[in-house]
Amino acid sequence: MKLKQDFFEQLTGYYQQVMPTPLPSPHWLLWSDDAAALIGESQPNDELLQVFSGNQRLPQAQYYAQVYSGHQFGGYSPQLGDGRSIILGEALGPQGSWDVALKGAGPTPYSRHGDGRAVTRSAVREFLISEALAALHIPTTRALAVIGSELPVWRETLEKGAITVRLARSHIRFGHFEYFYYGNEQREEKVRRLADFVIQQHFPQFSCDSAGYKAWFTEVVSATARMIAQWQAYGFAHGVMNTDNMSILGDSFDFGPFAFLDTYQEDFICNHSDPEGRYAFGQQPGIGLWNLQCLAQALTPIIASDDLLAALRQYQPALVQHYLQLMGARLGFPVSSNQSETEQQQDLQLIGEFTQLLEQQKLDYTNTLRQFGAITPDGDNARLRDEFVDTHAFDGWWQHFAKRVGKTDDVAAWQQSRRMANPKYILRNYQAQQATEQALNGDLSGLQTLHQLLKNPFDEQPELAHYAARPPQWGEGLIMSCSS
Ligand SMILES: Nc1ncnc2c1ncn2[C@@H]1O[C@H](COP(=O)(O)OP(=O)(O)OP(=O)(O)O)[C@@H](O)[C@H]1O
Ligand SMILES: [Mg+2]
Repeated sequence: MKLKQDFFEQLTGYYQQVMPTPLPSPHWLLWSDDAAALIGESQPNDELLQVFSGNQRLPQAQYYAQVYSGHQFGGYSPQLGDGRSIILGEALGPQGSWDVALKGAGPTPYSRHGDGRAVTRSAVREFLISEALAALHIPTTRALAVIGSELPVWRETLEKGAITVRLARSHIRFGHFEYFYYGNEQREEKVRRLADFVIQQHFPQFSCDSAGYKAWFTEVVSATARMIAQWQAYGFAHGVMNTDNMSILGDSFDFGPFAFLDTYQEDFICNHSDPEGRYAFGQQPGIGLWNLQCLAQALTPIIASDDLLAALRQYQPALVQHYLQLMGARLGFPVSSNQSETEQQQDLQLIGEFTQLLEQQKLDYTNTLRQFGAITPDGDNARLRDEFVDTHAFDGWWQHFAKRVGKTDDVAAWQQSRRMANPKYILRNYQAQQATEQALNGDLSGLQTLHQLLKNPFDEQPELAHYAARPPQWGEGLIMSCSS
């Protein structure tokens, strides 16, 4: 693994050096060939196991934990930082570099009262969802591997410690900017240095001056809008959209109590610690904007307020346009990028009526949409219609839908496009839970199958079809606590 250390070398004062606390008796639980290829690695080997479990130091690498703060559940937390994630540097891959971080590698100067560890259950979930989102083409950090151990870690019960090896194009969060903005000391210079670093590393098309800063922030707004449009289109609830979990590049980041919707439900809450539903599924678009407003505030030392506001105003149109394109692809009608506002409203209504039907009739979001690959838009719709209990309501919607799609000349191609846009498989919480329990009892086959399944979510994989079934009652809408 070839590393560079740009963050470490250029941003002294934005991190503290720290070494991992070795994980005893480490072993591989999961490994991603696809993620490995991103940094020019191929196979897991013993040397990497020793390095990633903190038992051996990577020569010439300076290890560090970054400092940041953030708004958590609406309130400002002035001092956060990597409390359980240690970064080794930026690994050079064939198409760019990736931060390599060990999540769960022991205490750091930012651990506060935490133990710096992650439990197997949560490390595995982070791995699987990273692979699943990537396969759905949703921008995300990646997971290279999960390393298991016998280390006892106390949460609500006694669990076993593990490390997720995370690859991120950047670990810089909205909260990094907030930390230096609210920190008062040399506020402008500190925020500017960080912005310059982000621009030079990730947005080389922009200059480090006021025009460049404005263009850069506008791009952060649209990248965030696009990411959230993807979450909404695929039914992904993140669960902890604090500003310290928002990546400056618009990659999905920090996977705790997340869940994909089983039954379609706007007010679905996946986080046990969020009884009021601040981060409920249907709130995500609004929270994305709220978080960008926090970031904008932190950028006031270097970007004029009018420019920040102008960029923020692009959030909603960008999100709506991207959402419509994704949903158009899922349902089967083309959405051009220069639709009039009326056309957009009509499409939003058509989609909204459909999701409302799903919600009223308690239908599985993923499975119902998958049926679009088996119907004829101007003919036989039985496979889809049969999912609905109130077929009368469905028939009313279908008329509008069929009109919107119009005549389809090549039905087979239309169906194939639907199957490429509507996954058969998503990560269902109860399946991750079952496979993890099995792995903790020494049998990794369940995890490996789930991994295989999620890497190819659009393929039929008939031998694994039972994974696409609606969850059993105990597993429906299973929600997680924050203790990870
Ligand atoms: N077990 C722990 N020990 C020490 N610090 C922790 C622990 N769990 C969470 N934290 C810290 O609490 C804050 C909020 O945690 P959060 O769950 O958002 O992040 P995380 O999952 O630990 O990490 P990341 O955001 O890097 O994916 C962060 O500063 C995080 O480092
Ligand atoms: Mg976090």
